[in-house]
Amino acid sequence: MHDNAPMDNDLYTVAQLRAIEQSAYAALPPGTLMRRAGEAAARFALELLGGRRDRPVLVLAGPGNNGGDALELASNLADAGIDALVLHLPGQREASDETASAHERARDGTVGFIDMLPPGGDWGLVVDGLFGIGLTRALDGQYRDLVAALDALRCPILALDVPSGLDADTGAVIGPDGIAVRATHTISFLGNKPGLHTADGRDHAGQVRVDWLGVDPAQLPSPAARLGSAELFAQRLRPRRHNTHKGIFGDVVVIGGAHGMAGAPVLAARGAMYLGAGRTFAALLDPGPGYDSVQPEIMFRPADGFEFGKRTLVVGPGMGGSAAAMRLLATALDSDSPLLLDADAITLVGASPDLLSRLAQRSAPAVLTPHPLEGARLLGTTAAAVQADRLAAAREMALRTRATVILKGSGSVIAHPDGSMVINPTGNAGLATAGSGDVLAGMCGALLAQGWPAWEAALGAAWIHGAAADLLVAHGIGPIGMTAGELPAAARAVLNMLVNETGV
Ligand SMILES: NC(=O)C1=CN([C@@H]2O[C@H](COP(=O)(O)OP(=O)(O)OC[C@H]3O[C@@H](n4cnc5c(N)ncnc54)[C@H](OP(=O)(O)O)[C@@H]3O)[C@@H](O)[C@H]2O)[C@@H](O)CC1
Ligand SMILES: Nc1ncnc2c1ncn2[C@@H]1O[C@H](COP(=O)(O)OP(=O)(O)O)[C@@H](O)[C@H]1O
Ligand SMILES: [K+]
Repeated sequence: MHDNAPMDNDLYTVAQLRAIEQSAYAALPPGTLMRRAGEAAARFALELLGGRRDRPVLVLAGPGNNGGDALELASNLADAGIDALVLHLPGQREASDETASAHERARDGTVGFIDMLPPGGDWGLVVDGLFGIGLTRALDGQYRDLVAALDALRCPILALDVPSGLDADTGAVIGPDGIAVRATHTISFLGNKPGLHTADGRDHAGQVRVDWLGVDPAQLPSPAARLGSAELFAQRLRPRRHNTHKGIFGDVVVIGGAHGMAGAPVLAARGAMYLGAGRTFAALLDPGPGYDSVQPEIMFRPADGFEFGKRTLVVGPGMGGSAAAMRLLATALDSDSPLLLDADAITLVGASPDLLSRLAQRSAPAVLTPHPLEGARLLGTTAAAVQADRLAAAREMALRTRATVILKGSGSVIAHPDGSMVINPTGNAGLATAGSGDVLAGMCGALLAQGWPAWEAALGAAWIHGAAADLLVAHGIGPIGMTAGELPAAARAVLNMLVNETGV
């Protein structure tokens, strides 16, 4: 059993990792780091092999030091009695001294070398040591063919440091039409990396383990981002006292529901109720349902003329872009209420410098929950550009709006206007269904209404929303066919579990 150390949640950019590597390298005898990488990776490989040690292990070794790690691992596996077969693809450049020594060690030992991927190989494990953080361009030629061939295999694939072809900073597959290894497991050296946890990262990295190769934690820089965890908002998880009443837990008003879109505010309102808001209103722009027969506790009102007071406002679900929507949004922005902007409200802010400056000048808490296209509208760019570097995009949105931003999608990025960033690790593709974002907006609204600061409300809502989806999957409800309406009750279960386990 491998326990995650807290510092495993710290995420470093490639530039930072290079600096960590250099100072560790200078302080140690030559080859030490690569040897340690090869040992740690071999230990992990043996764990993954479990009882299948009689099957051969295929080790792919590339031209750089990532290939050196792979060669070290192969020697270690061979020493442990495993049939380790290396497919080595050296480049034009001369290998580093460490990689050359690793090659020599493998050649001198009982490691087998092969020239091509044998068809129909029955591997116990495949190890990807083609490229690590030194990859600078899209995989092509023999590398691309090899990575494409791996997709047909049905055995575990262990990536060394980073799945080859994946950008360790952004989680994007490198190159237009690029290709990257789809590993089941990744062992990340000298620290964890943002790209393993967002965009394409989760699909390509699989389960991530961090090995620090014995570096001194005191020498580490402050991380560029962190991986989310319940500890980051544990302080707000308070058991409820007996002597309370609904007025203490805040009111949430969901403002949205243009003609034909009443479902979105209803889902948001349910999300708010199930995360503990004292009272929940759906303030609809156009005439809609008088009540929700599933959740009759939600109070429906016409948005026009509704007194928002200091209630927490969740603006945007199904709101449309009408003049009335803009008016309501402007009123909400100018209020002292805690505010969550979602969907059409974000699009409207993106289209209006006036609304953007009203948002940036607020002093009450504000959270934005854009999906990549809404985020692109806010930044005046394309969804593809946002997805190409989700951390940079989220940081820029938070800077421009002076609000906390949750850039949604696989590995949601939560950005604070002060530059802090967290990647949310929970959730699954079951959430890729209409309305799940509305539920998230309502959930975050409920936490704001209960007095959580914007940053913790965003961290908590994203984490609980994803954990709710994970809980549903654990019970066979999805990922295929999961519906947004199933999330609120699961989120409630997660929140109560957290309060019981970690609440102070
Ligand atoms: N140094 C240390 O102490 C430690 C390092 N460690 C390990 O080293 C890894 C980083 O090693 P690295 O810097 O050698 O880079 P790596 O990822 O192996 O690839 C670079 C090579 O690929 C080539 N190349 C690039 N793109 C290409 C493409 N598309 N198609 C083809 N070729 C391409 C590029 O050559 P180029 O053609 O660009 O001149 C170069 O030859 C790191 O991830 C970790 O695993 C650990 O052992 C800890 C200690
Ligand atoms: N593949 C995925 N993995 C994890 N979370 C996802 C995935 N796809 C979507 N989500 C989450 O589901 C929600 C979808 O929100 P959004 O795109 O606004 O949908 P909608 O507008 O239909 O409600 C977000 O919280 C997002 O982070
Ligand atoms: K690799």
